[in-house]
Order: sequence, then structure tokens, then C-alpha cells
Amino acid sequence: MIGKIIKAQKEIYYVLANDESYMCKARGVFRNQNIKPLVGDNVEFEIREDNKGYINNILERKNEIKRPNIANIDQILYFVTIKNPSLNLFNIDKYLAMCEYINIDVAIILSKKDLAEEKDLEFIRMYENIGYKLIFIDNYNDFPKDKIMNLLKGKTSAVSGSSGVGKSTFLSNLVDYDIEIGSISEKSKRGKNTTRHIEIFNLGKNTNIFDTPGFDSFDLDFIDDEKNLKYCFKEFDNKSCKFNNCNHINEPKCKVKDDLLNGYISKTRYENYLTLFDDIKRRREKW
Ligand SMILES: Nc1nc2c(ncn2[C@@H]2O[C@H](COP(=O)(O)OP(=O)(O)OP(=O)(O)O)[C@@H](O)[C@H]2O)c(=O)[nH]1
Ligand SMILES: [Zn+2]
Repeated sequence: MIGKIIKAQKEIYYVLANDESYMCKARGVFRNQNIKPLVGDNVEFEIREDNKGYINNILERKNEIKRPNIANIDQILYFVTIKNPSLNLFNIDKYLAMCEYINIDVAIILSKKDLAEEKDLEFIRMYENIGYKLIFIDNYNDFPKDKIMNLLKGKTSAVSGSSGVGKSTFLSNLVDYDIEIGSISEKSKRGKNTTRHIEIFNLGKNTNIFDTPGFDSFDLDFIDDEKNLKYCFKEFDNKSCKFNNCNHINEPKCKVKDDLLNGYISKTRYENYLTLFDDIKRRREKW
């Protein structure tokens, strides 16, 4: 059978297939090859006579991220707030660059919109102009469930963002935590001090969401050469400069700098690009 690992706890993997979940172990051969099945993996498994499940094969991964270590993410919902915690455009641009680099779609969720004033929201609307999906939510008084379900439909999504941006509250608006896992009904043990396992919640046919602790803190160590950063800024036209390897910094006849002067590219985005460029370069040179 083929299914998807929706939860891993110790050495037990819960595999969902045809709306049924099966407890499986990974075959020893994985351990020998130092391969660990991940939550999100699509796998071939079998149920043997003793009613125990065994994962025989892991299907090719579309992608994989660390912290938490999960696989096959179709899209990330990246949570930001204007206040509590306050907006940090540099972190946003860094995060979006990472998503572009590893080629995962990302939608921006502006959470706690009740705490934001209209003028503050302008900064965030800029990302919509660049081409990112953007949804405003208020988890308590104005939760746009239809819009969110529309965004999630048919995909496996993961939630991320800094601590305190409302990720857990968001998930509790979507998911009934009394979920059934095979015959075992489990009350999810969330809360600050409980150890958490990684889990996928099924929200409908082919629609899943990872319940994850978030992975907002990361280094740009994923980009090994600053020359690749320009491809991680969606709105940069990398084809129209005088030099085709233009990094859009000091080169003459640069289309990106023209676009900046004309206001098509935002000043903060461009400045964050320069800072990230230097960070990556400095780290590379230190190696
Ligand atoms: N005003 C307002 N407060 C919210 C909203 N959503 C969540 N909160 C509050 O913000 C605080 C943090 O919410 P959480 O859902 O725990 O945030 P989190 O992103 O899961 O935080 P971590 O678990 O630390 O990663 C809580 O006190 C929530 O009650 C919202 O839409 N508006
Ligand atoms: Zn250029």
C-alpha cells in the first residue's frame, strides 16, 4: 500500500492511507543506510500477518526542511504581526529568500490584524504587489476560515513564524484537536512545557497541515554563494541589465537599480538584499 506518514513518535510511524491510519515500523534496512523516514514522506508499506505495519520504501521527496525535519511541503504559511511581536522586514525578506531558494511556495499571514493600524498595513501590502499571497487574520474576532481553506485546499502546508505570532491559535481555529488516529483517539498535548512530536492534520481530501513548532530562526547557510541571492527576490528582473551576471550593486546600466529609482522595487527590500548579500559573502570568505 501507499500512504503518507502523518506522525512519528519514537520509532513508530503513523501512515495514512485511504482515510485509515496504520502504525508502522521502518524496516531495518533504512537504519543500515542511515535513512530516517520523515513526517510528510509518502511511503510503501505492508501490513503483515501479526497486524504490524512495515515501511518498505520511501518515495522520492519533493523537498525536505530541517527544524523541524519534515518532507514534501507544498507551501509554507509564514506568520507575521505588526505588533506583539513587532514587524521585522529584514526577517521577512530573509525568510522569503530562503523559501525561493529551496523552491517552496510561501503565503504571508498577517496575524493579529486587530492590533494593527491601517497605515502599518501598507508595508505588508507591498508583498502582495511582488506576487506573494497575503491574508489578514484576527484569530479571535475575524477568522477568515473560507479564505484559509481555499489557500490550503489540495496541498500540504506548514506553518512558521516567530514565537508569539499566533500560530497555535490559528491551528486551533482550524483543527479539532480530538483527532482520530486509527483506533486511538488522542487529545493533542499542546502547551508550553509538553514535549511535542511532529504531526500532520488532515483537513480534507489531499489537504494537510503540519502542526510544527515553527522554524523561523535559521541561517542563510542554505545559500552558499551570494551571487545566487538575486534569484531569491521575486521582483528583480535579472535579465535586463547591461551585464548578464549583474548583482545589481555597483554595476552600470542596471535594470534593478533603475526599478529601485522608479519605485518599482521597494527601498527596504533592496537594502535587505544588500545586507544579505554581504552576510553571505562574508561567511563564504571566512570558510
Ligand atoms: N490580539 C490578538 N492576539 C492574538 C491573536 N492570535 C493570538 N493571539 C495571542 O497571542 C499570543 C501568542 O499566540 P500563540 O498562538 O501562542 O502564538 P505562537 O505563534 O503559537 O507562539 P509560539 O508557540 O511561541 O511559537 C497569545 O496570548 C494569543 O492569545 C490575534 O489574532 N489577535
Ligand atoms: Zn543589475
